[in-house]
Amino acid sequence: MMEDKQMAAEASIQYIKDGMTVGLGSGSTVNFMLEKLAERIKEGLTIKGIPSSLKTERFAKQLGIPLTDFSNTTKIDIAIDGADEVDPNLHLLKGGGGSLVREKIVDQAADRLIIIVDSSKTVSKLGDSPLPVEVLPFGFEVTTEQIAAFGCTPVLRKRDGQPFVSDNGNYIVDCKFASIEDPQALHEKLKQITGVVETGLFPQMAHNVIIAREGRIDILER
Ligand SMILES: O=C[C@H](O)[C@H](O)[C@H](O)COP(=O)(O)O
Repeated sequence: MMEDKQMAAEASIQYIKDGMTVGLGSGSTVNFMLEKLAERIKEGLTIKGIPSSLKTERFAKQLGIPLTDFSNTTKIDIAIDGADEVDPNLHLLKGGGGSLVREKIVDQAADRLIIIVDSSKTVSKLGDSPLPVEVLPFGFEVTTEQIAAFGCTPVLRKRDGQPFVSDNGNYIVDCKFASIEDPQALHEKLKQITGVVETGLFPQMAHNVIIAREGRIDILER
């Protein structure tokens, strides 16, 4: 629900303080956060953002949000990002927009990760949606077979009939598992495949999840 996404996004702004380096996630919920952040910056808030995708970088620049990158600092005070699924343990499934690798680098570099979602993203167990896995284009056919051997149906993501290419020049394979019992264990298994760059499983990373449900905010804490 669009209003709920916006509400969760705006509730995250209170965590951003003067002088912070802020990891900027990706997706439609994060875009609402960027719009609010730009307003605060016009009112005098001083921050620098590190974007987690080319799309976010473009939108942040358009909004006049000052940006920096890892060549200037490797310390991020807070990252604010969206998610496709959140379970009760605050494990996340991400990558619906194909930005999972850069998101994970930015989110892991942050002292605190805040996730913003509407209630449609909450699940009792991850895996309702296919798990996005970024793979090297070279030998993706082999990599996909190796992923399938872990018990899923992998589908190469396409756009306009061609393989979808991530910001890093890689492909995304969307992997439907019957259910994901142990996100950390599955992530570790998939990472052992040479052609796998990264998975969309973000276990034990979020410090807070802000959930908006029909105009009400819940904040989960790890
Ligand atoms: O790759 C995309 C990201 O993981 C997004 O954060 C996720 O897909 C959520 O996007 P949205 O806020 O548009 O639902």
